[in-house]
Amino acid sequence: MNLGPDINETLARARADLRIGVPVVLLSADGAALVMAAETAESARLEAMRARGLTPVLAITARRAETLKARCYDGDMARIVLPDGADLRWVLAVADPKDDLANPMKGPLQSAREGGAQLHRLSLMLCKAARLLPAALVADLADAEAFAAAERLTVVDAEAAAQAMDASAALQEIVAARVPIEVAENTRLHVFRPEDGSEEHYAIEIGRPDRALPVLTRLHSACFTGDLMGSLKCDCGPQLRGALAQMGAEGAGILLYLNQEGRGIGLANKMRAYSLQDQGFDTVEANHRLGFEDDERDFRVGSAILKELGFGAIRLMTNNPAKISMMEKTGVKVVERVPLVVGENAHNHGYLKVKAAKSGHLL
Ligand SMILES: Nc1nc2c(ncn2[C@@H]2O[C@H](COP(=O)(O)OP(=O)(O)OP(=O)(O)O)[C@@H](O)[C@H]2O)c(=O)[nH]1
Ligand SMILES: [Zn+2]
Repeated sequence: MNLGPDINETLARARADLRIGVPVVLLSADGAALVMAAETAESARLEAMRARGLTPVLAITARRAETLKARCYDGDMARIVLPDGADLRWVLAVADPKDDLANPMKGPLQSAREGGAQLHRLSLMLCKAARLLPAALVADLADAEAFAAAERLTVVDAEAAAQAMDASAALQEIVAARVPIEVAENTRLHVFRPEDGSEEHYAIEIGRPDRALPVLTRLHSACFTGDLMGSLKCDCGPQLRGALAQMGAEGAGILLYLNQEGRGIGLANKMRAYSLQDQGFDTVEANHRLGFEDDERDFRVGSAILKELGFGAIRLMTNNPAKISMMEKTGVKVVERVPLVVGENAHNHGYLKVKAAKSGHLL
């Protein structure tokens, strides 16, 4: 076996590099690119790119381009040409919607149309996977391998990366131990670790559910604000506690605590979305203005954990039909939907209404 990293390990390095502002090199059969996440880029590095004769464009998603009224020649994304002398402030104003209303961009923005966008698209996927704003400075690179070696940069094989990111990462149970909780003394916490170096997920097993029967299940996505702070902006805290209480009362259940904060965009981006909601946008519009889809979660991880624990059929506590179809698609039978309508208040009333109207939630 090689001692060096495989593609999943290389991707984990690339995500870490982008998060700390270090560029990475993407290498494909058709060419190569140097990539820096807009959010963490430093002025000195942008200058260093230019000093090496590189001309970056700013890759953004079609969602962000729509808000900026920039043309999309690449389908789900656009490559924005940097005007002469554009500095990092310009880059951030395109990438981050926080000042859109106060300082509307002086446009029009120019989008590139020549050449391919494969590496730009992969750059955006990497930014999302790193839980950063989906915007990247991307420059064509000649002699990429020599360049990367000289600058000590991580090199990612683009074709292998696209395949690996599309697949669902295998995960392993690392440990399980008894944790008596208020609703059920006979409770165990299982920790699952994906092999691609992404965040761990947890399974709270209440009682000792029979693996041969459908188990009462909740797929709960992490919500720091709702679960821990008792935020009134959403219904996550009451749903978490309500699900555990029902499992305790029935004597058996599985609550998966999936680390997909903010519907998969991460806590920093969720707070950016909250700040846009303070400016009057709803939960879906805020995601779009940031450049994200309504929901960036991957529920395949949920069915992988259930199967690993030995469950093939569930009674799913949810109001979200997408969760049911994702379970069915990935081989976990949903024999019953158990509604979980709790925690409505004056602050989250609008949020819940938008989820019903735009995301098909059943209330
Ligand atoms: N991006 C974004 N995420 C949010 C917002 N409010 C809550 N969330 C996140 O939304 C997710 C809610 O997860 P769930 O309760 O599991 O899912 P759901 O899709 O509402 O479906 P249910 O099973 O019916 O509750 C959590 O990850 C929260 O952090 C918001 O305004 N913007
Ligand atoms: Zn929440």
